Amino acid sequence: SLFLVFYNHRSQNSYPNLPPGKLGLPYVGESFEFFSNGWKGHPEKFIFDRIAKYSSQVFKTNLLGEPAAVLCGAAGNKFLFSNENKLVVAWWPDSVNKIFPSSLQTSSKEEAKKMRKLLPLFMKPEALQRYIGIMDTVAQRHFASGWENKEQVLVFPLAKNYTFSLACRLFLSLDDPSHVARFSDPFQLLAAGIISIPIDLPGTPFHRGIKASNFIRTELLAIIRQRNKDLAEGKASPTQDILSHMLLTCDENGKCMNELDIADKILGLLVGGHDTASGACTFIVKYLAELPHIYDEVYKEQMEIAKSKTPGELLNWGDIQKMKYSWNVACEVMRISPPLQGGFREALNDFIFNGFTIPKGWKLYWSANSTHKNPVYFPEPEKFDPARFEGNGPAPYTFVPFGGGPRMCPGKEYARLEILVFMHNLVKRFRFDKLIQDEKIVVNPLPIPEKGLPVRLHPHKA
Ligand code: HEM
Repeated sequence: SLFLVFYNHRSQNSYPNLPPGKLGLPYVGESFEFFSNGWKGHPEKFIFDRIAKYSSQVFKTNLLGEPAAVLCGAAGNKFLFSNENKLVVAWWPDSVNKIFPSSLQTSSKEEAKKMRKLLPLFMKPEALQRYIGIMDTVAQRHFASGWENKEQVLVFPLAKNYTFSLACRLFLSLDDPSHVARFSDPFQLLAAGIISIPIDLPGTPFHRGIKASNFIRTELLAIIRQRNKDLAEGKASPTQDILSHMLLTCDENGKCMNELDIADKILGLLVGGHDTASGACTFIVKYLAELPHIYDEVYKEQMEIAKSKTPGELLNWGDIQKMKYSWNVACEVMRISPPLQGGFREALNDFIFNGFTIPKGWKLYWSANSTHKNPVYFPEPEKFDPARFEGNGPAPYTFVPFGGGPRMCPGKEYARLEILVFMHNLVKRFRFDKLIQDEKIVVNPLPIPEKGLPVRLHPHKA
């Protein structure tokens, strides 16, 4: 592969009009600068340094062994999101493909595309509304066992436990904490493997990730086969969770997903929702602890909802719709600390962007920070101001924590619901303050407070 990299370097000379920038060393390229800015807590620096240096909204670099162009600004986002499957196609680093066996191994590329189109069916608002009460039940149980009667807690591991328990319940009807725990350990290994250096030798995180992924897929398949039987025999309900829904939904030609496809999709949802939504919940706690006037407004909104309920009544769709201010706060948290920094695409053909040639096969990168932290779109970008999301909200293609276009995060609405249910249950119970005032944020590659955000809890007086 070293040969190929050198070959790539040379062949690019035949393109006279590449974007400005440098490709760096063979193989490593600028990967180190790219990641180390994140480790230091300011991932946007890599991008803003280069926009300034080259006076260009597009620059070339080399990431993960691949020549790449980074497209910035609303125009860059719009271009990548609206040209999916036309000029560009989603691309994942090799490490992801190896750990996360995609449907490409169980079905053709075309098949996989068709199945990707089915996914939104299970994750759209109408399909998720009926699960809000279950989310509230899981959240109440989570706060009772993990937070209540404790003086101090570590937020990030708890948030992960919340989102993972919820996913196990809503996707698979796994409710028994010991069964969930059996899944959760290999899951941590899988998630760590995806972001590790892809060296497959015994003992490496990558190797452990692959093993964990195989274990989880085998377990998933067993659950799916059992469910198929139970549904046929009337022992399971068609609406009890997303798995039942998937098994019983077919496309317009009557073609249904096979068991392997479903295992892939569920694994994809578990991975996609694992560190992202829990990271968002963690940062919400952080900002609410730091900004008492924001906390007060969220508290007011949530208590109005809480007071309107009869004792024991669970949250429902109507309640969620009243959580407007809380969602603006969550959006502002994701603007300042986007859980995913961006995403890769691959050029399907040579094309021109902003007057520069992008060769076929080059990787492209969009980055949430290139707009989220840009004062042109968000004046005083470091200021926390949920009012940015009132009225029409941010201009198109500037607020992109979930990406956009056909590859936009299919878990967006699910994430919104689980985050709001979390906020409701959190502020209803406690105020809290940070135990480490200047706790560092590391981005590796998702942002997290370095020590997991320890906070002191102050339960509201009854
Ligand atoms: C706050 C939480 C979340 C954020 C910020 C987020 C963000 C994103 C982003 C930026 C992408 C990539 C889009 C691109 O490459 O252009 C993505 C993809 C994806 N997300 Fe999320 N996500 C979140 C939660 C979730 C949840 C809860 C689930 C599952 C229930 C999920 C499932 C997925 C999947 C399966 C993909 C891959 C889609 C594909 O390959 O087409 N995400 N997400």
